[in-house]
Amino acid sequence: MIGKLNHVAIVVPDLAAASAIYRDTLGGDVSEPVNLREHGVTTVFVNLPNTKIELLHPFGDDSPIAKFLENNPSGGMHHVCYEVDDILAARDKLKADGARVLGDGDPKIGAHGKPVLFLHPKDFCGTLVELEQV
Ligand SMILES: CC[C@H](C(=O)O)C(=O)SCCNC(=O)CCNC(=O)[C@H](O)C(C)(C)COP(=O)(O)OP(=O)(O)OC[C@H]1O[C@@H](n2cnc3c(N)ncnc32)[C@H](O)[C@@H]1OP(=O)(O)O
Ligand SMILES: [Co+2]
Repeated sequence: MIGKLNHVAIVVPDLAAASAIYRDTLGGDVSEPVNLREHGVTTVFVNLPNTKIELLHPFGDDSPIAKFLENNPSGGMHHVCYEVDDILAARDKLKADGARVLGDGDPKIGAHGKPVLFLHPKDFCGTLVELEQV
């Protein structure tokens, strides 16, 4: 089911400062910030040869990552995103296996314009998992 690692997401308290670290200190290829209102986040992507780093900051009043940032004021690793060929088939299998699919269970369009779903961290070794259909 899961394929390539699409990205590793890090929640940061200051997106501009984190972008400068990845661009100037680490020499990374860093995108401009994009506000994703429907997801309650602002994203910056660091494009690596084999995957991406997604830098995240809360956007709007009801961000799903606000509590995470409160609990981790310096920031921290938030989720991993795996690629799947068929996100509905993946969802149905995971639900049949008893895994919790977050939200209403229907894929939403993510930062790359592709359908994504999130799986509860308590079902996946304490790690929030995102699936992206590519
Ligand atoms: C889609 C656009 C973009 C993209 O890549 O395309 C993105 O990735 S946007 C990313 C932001 N969106 C989401 O994260 C959506 C899914 N997330 C959620 O629904 C919530 O964040 C949730 C349910 C994972 C956590 O909710 P909340 O922060 O309110 O905390 P809870 O008290 O409900 O947490 C329950 C339990 O889980 C632990 N927890 C919370 N967040 C994480 C995490 N990132 N990794 C691991 N564990 C996490 C939390 O500590 C609680 O554990 P407990 O032992 O009960 O204290
Ligand atoms: Co993500």
